[in-house]
Amino acid sequence: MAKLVLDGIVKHLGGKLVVNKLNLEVASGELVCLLGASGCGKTTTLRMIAGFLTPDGGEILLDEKPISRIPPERRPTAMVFQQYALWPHMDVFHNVAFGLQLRKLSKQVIEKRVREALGLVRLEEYARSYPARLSGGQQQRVALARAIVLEPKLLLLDEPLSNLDSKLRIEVREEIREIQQRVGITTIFVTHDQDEALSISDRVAVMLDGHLEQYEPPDKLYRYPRTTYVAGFVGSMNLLHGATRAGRVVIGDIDVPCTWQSAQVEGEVDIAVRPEDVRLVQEGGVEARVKQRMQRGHYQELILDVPWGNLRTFVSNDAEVGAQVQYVFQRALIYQDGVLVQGA
Ligand SMILES: Nc1ncnc2c1ncn2[C@@H]1O[C@H](COP(=O)(O)OP(=O)(O)OP(=O)(O)O)[C@@H](O)[C@H]1O
Repeated sequence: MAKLVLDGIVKHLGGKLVVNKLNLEVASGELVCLLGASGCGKTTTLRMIAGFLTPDGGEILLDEKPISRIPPERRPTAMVFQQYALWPHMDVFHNVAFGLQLRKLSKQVIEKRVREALGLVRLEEYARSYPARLSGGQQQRVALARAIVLEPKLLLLDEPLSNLDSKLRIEVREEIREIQQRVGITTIFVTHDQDEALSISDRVAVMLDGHLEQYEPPDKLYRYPRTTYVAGFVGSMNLLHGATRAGRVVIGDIDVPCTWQSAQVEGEVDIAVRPEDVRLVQEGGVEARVKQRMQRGHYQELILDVPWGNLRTFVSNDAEVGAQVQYVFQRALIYQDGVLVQGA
């Protein structure tokens, strides 16, 4: 168990500022996802934690000790990559044992630890199989066992699921989370997939242009995105531009009834409404036509035709394309200058 602190990390690559005074604290045993769009600096940050890159400024502390100048092989970290990078000529057992053999541990100790690690990822019976015979999900579990067997203080995962198809991605991410919680290892997980981040993290670090835009547990991040950037990036969201007047939301010339507390700010604002908070009502709402309907399992996603474009809503009852409906906002987030000023 180890606590990680990034204290004002700065990194330039190719003359460009890639990580910009990044501060992040990860508690012992936590799983934190670094989430952000391509190019925001997630991988660069992870590589600095692993020691493959050195920060230009700031410090990385593990259990209060600075580690920025320690070479990667001497850091108590283990990394799992997007490409599993297993040795094709070694069976699963020897792939997992490799790092322990380098440490010159006894045969018995290696045997015991490899068996335990394979047990953890449920691959005991594949010990003698070669990587080429395994599925992508199994290969990634071998890569995970190979990292965990070293008993690192910090587990670093760089988009470990991006080579898997969507169903397998979900299965393996749940497995990673379960193993991580069982072992209690502090883990940093890089992803650009917000669904993945929300599903498995204790806290999500949303990065934008090399800095931390928001750092919260998934439920808080989803409920109170601090900026319009996060509102648009995390989860499905209707992002609208309008105004609040006398406690009401006005978009264009439409006055939308809101069933939440009245708006406390006045003037031009950005408004973010989750599709599940756009409620269809029998009367007293704003009229709109159903433009599109998508079946999403146990609920339906509707796109309503509104004067400013589209309004997305999730409903559980049937609504036909072309039907006239009425909607209200049940809950809305209000932003001024890109920052949340009111969230019901
Ligand atoms: N070796 C390099 N030389 C110059 N620029 C680099 C180098 N490596 C990365 N960059 C740039 O740094 C920025 C951040 O890259 P990084 O790989 O950390 O982003 P990322 O958030 O992990 O994105 P992705 O999800 O695409 O991997 C990008 O603009 C990238 O082009």
